[in-house]
Amino acid sequence: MNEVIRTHELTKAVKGKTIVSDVNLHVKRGEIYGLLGPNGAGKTTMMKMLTGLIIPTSGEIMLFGKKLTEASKDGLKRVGSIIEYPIFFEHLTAMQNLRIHCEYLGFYDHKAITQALDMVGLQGIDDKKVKDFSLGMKQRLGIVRAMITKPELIVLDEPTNGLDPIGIKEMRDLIRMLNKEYGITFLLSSHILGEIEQVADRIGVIQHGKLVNEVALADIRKLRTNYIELVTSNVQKSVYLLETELHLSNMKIVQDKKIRIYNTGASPSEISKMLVSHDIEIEEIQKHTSTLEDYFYHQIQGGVSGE
Ligand SMILES: Nc1ncnc2c1ncn2[C@@H]1O[C@H](COP(=O)(O)OP(=O)(O)OP(=O)(O)O)[C@@H](O)[C@H]1O
Repeated sequence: MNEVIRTHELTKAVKGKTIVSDVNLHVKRGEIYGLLGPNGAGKTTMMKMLTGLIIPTSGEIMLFGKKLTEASKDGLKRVGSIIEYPIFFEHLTAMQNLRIHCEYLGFYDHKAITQALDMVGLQGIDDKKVKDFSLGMKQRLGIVRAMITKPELIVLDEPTNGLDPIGIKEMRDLIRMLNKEYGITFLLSSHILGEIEQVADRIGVIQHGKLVNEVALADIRKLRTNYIELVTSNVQKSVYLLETELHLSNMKIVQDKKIRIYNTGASPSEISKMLVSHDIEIEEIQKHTSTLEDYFYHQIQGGVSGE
C-alpha cells in the first residue's frame, strides 16, 4: 500500500457554510506532504477530519488503504497528530504529562517514552515543569506525545506557528530527521510557502476549501525558467532587432513597454549593446528566474504569500 491518505470528494459544511469542498488529497508513504493555504483556507478542518476529530459532511477518507468511518477507526492507531496547539498540564513535568497520556491511551511503556524524548532531543529535563518550557520545547514535546505509539503518519497543523527563526529551523530539522531515519510520513500545514518548501516533498495548495493543485516540488523546480526582461519605449523595433541581429525568437511583449526574452544565449549586456547601437533607448534590462512564488501565485492568483 503506497498511499497513506487518500480522500475522495471530502467535504465539510458547518451551518450551511462549506468549509472544505470536494477535496481529493493523496499522501504517499514516506513523503513529507505540505498543505499550503492562507488563513481560513480550511487546513485545520481537513486535518481534523483526517484524524477523526470531526465527521465529514460527505466524501470518503482512506487511511492506509482502509476506509475511516465512525464505526471503523483502526487506521487512526497508526497516526500521531498535533492539531492547533498541543495542550499540556503546565504544572507537571514532561515525563508526568507523557505518563498520563499513555495511561489514557491504555498503552504504558516507559522505554517508549524515554526513547521518544531522546529522539527529539528533550532528554535530561526530568524536573522541569512544562510551564517553564519555551514554545519550541512545547512543540517538541507535542511531537514526542504524538510519537509514543510509534505512528507511521504524523499530522502537524502549522508546526512552526509562533516559533522564532531558530525554533523554526529546529522543528524543520526534527521533521526531516524523523522522516529520513524512522521513515515516518508527515502531513504538515502552513500558510508560508518559504517555510513549507524547505521541508516538503510535495505540496497541496488549498484555497477557499478547495484543493487547487498537488505537485512535487522537484517537478516545479524543473519548470523554472530564465528570462531577460527589457523595458523600452520602442518595443516593435526592439523585437525586430532582437530577431534579425541576435536571432532570438522566444520572446513576448508582456506590457506596453516590456519584453520578456526566454531561454536566451545572449546576455543583458550583449542585448543592450546591440540595441543602443541602433539608437534604442533602454529604460531597464534585467535577468530573472521564475520562482516558486511565481508558480503558486499563478495557481491561486495571489492568495498565498511567500513571506
Ligand atoms: N466549527 C466551525 N463553525 C463555523 N465556521 C468554522 C468552523 N470551523 C471552521 N470554520 C471556518 O472555516 C474556515 C476554515 O477554517 P480552518 O480553521 O479550517 O482554516 P485554516 O486554513 O486552518 O486557517 P487558520 O490557519 O487560520 O486556522 C474559516 O473561515 C473558519 O472561520
